[in-house]
Amino acid sequence: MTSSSTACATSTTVPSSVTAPRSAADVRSVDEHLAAILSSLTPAASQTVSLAESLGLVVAGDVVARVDLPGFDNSSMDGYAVQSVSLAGAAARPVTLSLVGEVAAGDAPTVSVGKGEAVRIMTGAPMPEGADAVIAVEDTDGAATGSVECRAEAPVGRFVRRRGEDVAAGSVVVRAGDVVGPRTVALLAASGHATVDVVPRPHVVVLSTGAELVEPGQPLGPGQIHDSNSSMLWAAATRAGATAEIRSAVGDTDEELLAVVDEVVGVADAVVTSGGVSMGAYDVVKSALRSEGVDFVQVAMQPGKPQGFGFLAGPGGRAVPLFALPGNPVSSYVSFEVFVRPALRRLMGHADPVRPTRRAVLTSGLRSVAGRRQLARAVVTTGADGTLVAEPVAGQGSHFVADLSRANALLVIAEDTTEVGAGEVVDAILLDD
Ligand SMILES: Nc1nc2c(c(=O)[nH]1)N[C@H]1C(S)=C(S)[C@@H](COP(=O)(O)OP(=O)(O)OC[C@H]3O[C@@H](n4cnc5c(N)ncnc54)[C@H](O)[C@@H]3O)O[C@H]1N2
Ligand code: MOO
Repeated sequence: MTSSSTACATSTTVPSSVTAPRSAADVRSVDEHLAAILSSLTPAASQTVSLAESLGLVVAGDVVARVDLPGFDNSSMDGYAVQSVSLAGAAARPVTLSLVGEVAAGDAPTVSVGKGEAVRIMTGAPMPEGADAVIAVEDTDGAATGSVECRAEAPVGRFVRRRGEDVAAGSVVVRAGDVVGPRTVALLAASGHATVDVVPRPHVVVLSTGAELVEPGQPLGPGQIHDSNSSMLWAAATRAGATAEIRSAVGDTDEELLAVVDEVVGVADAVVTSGGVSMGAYDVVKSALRSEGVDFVQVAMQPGKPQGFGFLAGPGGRAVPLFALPGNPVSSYVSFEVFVRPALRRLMGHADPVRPTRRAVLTSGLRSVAGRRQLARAVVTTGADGTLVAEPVAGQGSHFVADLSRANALLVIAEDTTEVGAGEVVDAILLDD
C-alpha cells in the first residue's frame, strides 16, 4: 500500500485541511475535527438508478415532467358526462338524458355528448368530446343503458380534472438536492420517469481490531469479549444511508491489519475501524496506519477522545477515507454519530449532513470535564406541554452498552461547562431518524 499523500481521486481528493494545524498538544476541538473531515469530502459522482433503488438518496439534477398531469381532462367521479346546460333545473325537477355510450378508465372515448345526452363514465376516464361536466351516479337512477334520470345540476367543470392542472409537461418536478421519499417517487413515476439521477450510497467496510474479540454467538474464553462494535457500526452506517459490510475482527499485529486494509480499499468508499487508537502497547490501528496517511489526533470530547482520519490510496488513484474510532463501544458509537455519519451524508450529497439539535430540559444534573465537550447519553421524551425532557442514563462510562442502547439522544455539554443542574435546558441530538 502506498501512502495517501500520493493518492488522488476524481471525486475525493486529499485536502490540506486534514492535516491542518491543530491546537496545542495535538488536541482539536470537535468542530475543528468535523470541519477538517467535511471539507475534505465531496459528493460522489451521480448515477442513474431505478425508482426502486432511489429511496433516501439525494437527487443529482433537476427533473422535468415528461407529460402533463393530469394527462387529459378526466372524470373524478363515477357518473355521467354531460353538457352542463342539459341539467339546468334538474335539482328541482329531474331531467332524463339519453345514454349514448360509456367510457371507462383506460378507454379512448369514441362518442361525443350533445345537449340532452349523457355518456356513462368511470373515475379516471377521459371526458368525451362535447361534455363539460359530470353528474355523480348517486344523483341519478344509475341506468346503464337507454336513458338516465338526473336529480342534480352540474355546473361547468363539475367533477372534471383538467389536463395539466397539477403539472405542466416540461416543468421542474424534483430539484437537485431533494431527498427521494415516497411522495417524490410518486411524482417521478407519474411524470414519466422510471429512473432518476442520484448521488449513490457509499459502501462502508467496518473493521474491528483487538485480539480479545470473538464473533457474537461464539463461546468466550478467558479475557475475551464479543465483538459488538462491528455490528453496531454496520447498523449505524446502514441507517445513515450507506451500504455496509463487516470484515471479521482483526488481531493486534500491523501485518494483519495492513493486509486486510489493502484488500478492502479495493471495494470500500469508506473504511471505519474501531479500537487500537489510544496509548496501549497493542494499539495496532495507530501504529499500522500512521504511515499510511491516517492522522491520529486527540479531540476535546468525551467520549471519543482518540480519533484517526485520513485517506488510503485505493486502486486507480482513488482516495478512500478511513475513520479510526476508539474501541470502547460508547466512544465508538458517539464518534460515528459526531464524525462518520456527517461524512457519509456529505458523500451522499446531503446539503446539511449534520443532525440538528433540539432544546431539552434536564431531569437530573450532569457533571462534565472542563475543556471537553461531553456527549451524554439520555432518554428524551416529549412532556405534556410539548417541551422535550431529557433524562441522562445512569451509566455515562464508555463501556455501558445497555445504557447506550436505552438512550435515544446525545446531550451536548459545552467545553467550558463543568456542571448542569436539573431543570436546565441543554442541546440534544436526537438519534432516531
Ligand atoms: N493510557 C491511556 N489509556 C487510555 C487512554 C489514554 O488517553 N491514555 N484513552 C482511553 C480512551 S478515552 C479510550 S476511548 C480508549 C480507546 O482505546 P482504543 O481505541 O485503543 O481501543 P481498545 O484499547 O482496542 O479497546 C478499548 C475497550 O473497548 C473494547 N473493545 C474494543 N473493540 C471492541 C469491539 N469491537 N466490540 C466491543 N468492545 C470492544 C476493548 O475490549 C476495551 O475494553 O482508550 C483508553 N485508554
Ligand atoms: O474518550 Mo474515551 O472515548 O472517553 O472513552
